[in-house]
Amino acid sequence: MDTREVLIVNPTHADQVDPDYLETEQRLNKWYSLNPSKVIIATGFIASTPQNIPTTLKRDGSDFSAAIMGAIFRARQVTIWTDVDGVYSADPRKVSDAVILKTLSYQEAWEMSYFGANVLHPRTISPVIRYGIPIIIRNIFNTSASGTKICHPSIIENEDKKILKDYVKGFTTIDNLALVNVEGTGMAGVPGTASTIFSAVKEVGANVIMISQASSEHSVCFAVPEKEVKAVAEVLESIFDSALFAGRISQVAVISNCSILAAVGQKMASTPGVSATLFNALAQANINILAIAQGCSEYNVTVVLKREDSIKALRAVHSRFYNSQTTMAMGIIGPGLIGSTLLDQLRDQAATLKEESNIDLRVMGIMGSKSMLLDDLGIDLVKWREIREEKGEVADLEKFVQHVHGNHVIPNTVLVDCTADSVIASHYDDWLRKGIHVITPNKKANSGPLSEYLRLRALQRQSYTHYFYEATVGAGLPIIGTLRGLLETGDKILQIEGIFSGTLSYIFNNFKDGQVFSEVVAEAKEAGYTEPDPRDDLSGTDVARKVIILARESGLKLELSDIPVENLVPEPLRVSASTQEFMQKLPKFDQEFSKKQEDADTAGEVLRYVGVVDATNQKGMVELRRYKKDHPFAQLSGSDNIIAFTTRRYRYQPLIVRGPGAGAQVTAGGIFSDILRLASYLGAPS
Ligand SMILES: NC(=O)C1=CN([C@@H]2O[C@H](COP(=O)(O)OP(=O)(O)OC[C@H]3O[C@@H](n4cnc5c(N)ncnc54)[C@H](OP(=O)(O)O)[C@@H]3O)[C@@H](O)[C@H]2O)C=CC1
Ligand SMILES: N[C@@H](CC=O)C(=O)O
Ligand code: NA
Repeated sequence: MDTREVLIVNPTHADQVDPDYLETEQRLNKWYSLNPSKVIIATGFIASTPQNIPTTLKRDGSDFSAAIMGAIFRARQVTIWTDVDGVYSADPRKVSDAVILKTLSYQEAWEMSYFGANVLHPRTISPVIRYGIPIIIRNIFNTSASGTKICHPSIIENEDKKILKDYVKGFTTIDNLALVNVEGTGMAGVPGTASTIFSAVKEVGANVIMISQASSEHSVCFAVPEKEVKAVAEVLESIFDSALFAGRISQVAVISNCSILAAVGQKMASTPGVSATLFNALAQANINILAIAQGCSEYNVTVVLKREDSIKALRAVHSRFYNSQTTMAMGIIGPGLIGSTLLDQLRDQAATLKEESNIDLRVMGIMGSKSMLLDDLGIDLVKWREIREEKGEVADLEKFVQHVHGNHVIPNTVLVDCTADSVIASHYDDWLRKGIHVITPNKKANSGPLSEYLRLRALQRQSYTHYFYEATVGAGLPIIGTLRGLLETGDKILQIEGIFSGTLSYIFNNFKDGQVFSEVVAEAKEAGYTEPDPRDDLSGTDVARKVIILARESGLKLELSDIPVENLVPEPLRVSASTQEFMQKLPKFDQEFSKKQEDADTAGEVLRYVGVVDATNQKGMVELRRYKKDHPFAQLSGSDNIIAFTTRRYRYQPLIVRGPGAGAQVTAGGIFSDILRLASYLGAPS
């Protein structure tokens, strides 16, 4: 069939024509009576005007021809053979796990194509809609792919009830836009302001992509292509010249470098919770929304964001709706005793977490003080030690953070600081600002200068970025969590008293019956209870840091220097000597320690190194005390910590948490459980 003989169209616009269905159907009947046949091959793209002048169907005209033919023949189905497997849930070049959509309603297809998805032009769909004819998009190069069926929602419902429950079908973005905001008190209740604005925009030939006006009527904002914004701003400034001068309009502001993200789905806007999930996914990826539009059509929710957030936002929302998996890009800093134990625990638990909890943890980088290992997909945790030996590069914190966070495929990043380094801790602020979650057993940040601690906590409270540090006190024991629970439910802390050092607990639990002090210290170090430098434990500094952390958590404004500390490190060994030298020289002081221990024993007492937060008097202290042998603090063994919370509710019998408070496995376990808490905040099932 030469469609010029049959298909009649009226030009309506420079690049648009309208089919004249009545005339076309009459001509088709005539053509068919002359050419009865079972298979008709018709020319695409071309048609005639009512005056029989050959013309084209303009852009996407071949698809349009097919749809018109389908409509006039009342076809059972129209198939468009193209070079893609179908319509994707998001641009597969930007979202690697985008899926082919089995079905789309006509309206969903419209919305997707408007917002830049490679779907049919909306015009193509209109001829088949009136007869409810489905259009299928298939790949001529891959006939095994079943393609995407675009049809009436009732067909989708009949074929697959579940699909209709997929409230959000796809996500698309349009880049290179600018937002224009016209704002002023003189706009409210003045009819015609919006009309003036958009008439002016039309005058300069700009295309308005979305509009949003709050019901207070004090501002109207809209998005236009970046290349058109200069003209738009100029015309608005000129039209509102006197209103601007009089102050009725306060500004015509332009926000450049924006993108639009649209979520499309037949029922999304009318289904409770769908928009909330969308906004939540954006918030958790630390993406700021500049403007929102949701039509009453219920098919689409549109948000305007900064251009640089566009891909990250697309991936964040897509993974929330499609993967239902919480994926986190992780960077582990400090693969020492605790860090490497954590990596082993992650390795052993990864499959179970994926299968049972839909949590996918990917370690994208491991960094020590000298070398680091980076990987784009996730480091093999079975062989990371060997790979680091082989492929490790020189440690560079900036590059490390950029690698782990810059990996845009995964919307959530967490850095786990397993060092004891205050320089690393000084970066938390910057990381949290960038939207990177921070988890650490390192006490340096929270026990450093008060102002910095307060800034970190404030930063965390204002954002959706999380900072967890349960392992800084009592290792894996739930100390911070217990304290938070008491405070948040309105209890009042009176005192927190306890044995906070696994090392000192171990030492004084075992320093008896003729044991030698320096040997017990060496055992504690060997068991992995001590700080990298055991003098941090023996000096009481480690305990003082924990006291400060709990004091600040309870609202006390104390500095580390406010805590009087009884230092157990012999005076001559306090400065300069290396850890090794310290351990070698410690035996010289064994006698001194034995004397203290024997004196206590003779009095029926034991030595215990305790820390106290005295909330009533707003102070803290750390000292070596003697307790009767029947006191609960005398009953400990191994590296046990015991922490007693005396509060308004627990005034007569304190709430007590007790158990091993140091060691690689329990500490790494505490960090791991913070990681899983983060995953659950980010949407993993709890
Ligand atoms: N041991 C325990 O029971 C508990 C420990 N903690 C805390 O856990 C943390 C780790 O302790 P632990 O594993 O015993 O210490 P380790 O000394 O075994 O490990 C420290 C790690 O940090 C790395 N490191 C140091 N400085 C830097 C830096 N600037 N950049 C990158 N990496 C660095 C070291 O790298 P390299 O190997 O290259 O030198 C090493 O891998 C400490 O903050 C400690 O207070 C908390 C609760 C309990
Ligand atoms: N060195 C610390 C480890 C835990 O914070 C201790 O001994 O308690
Ligand atoms: Na803890």
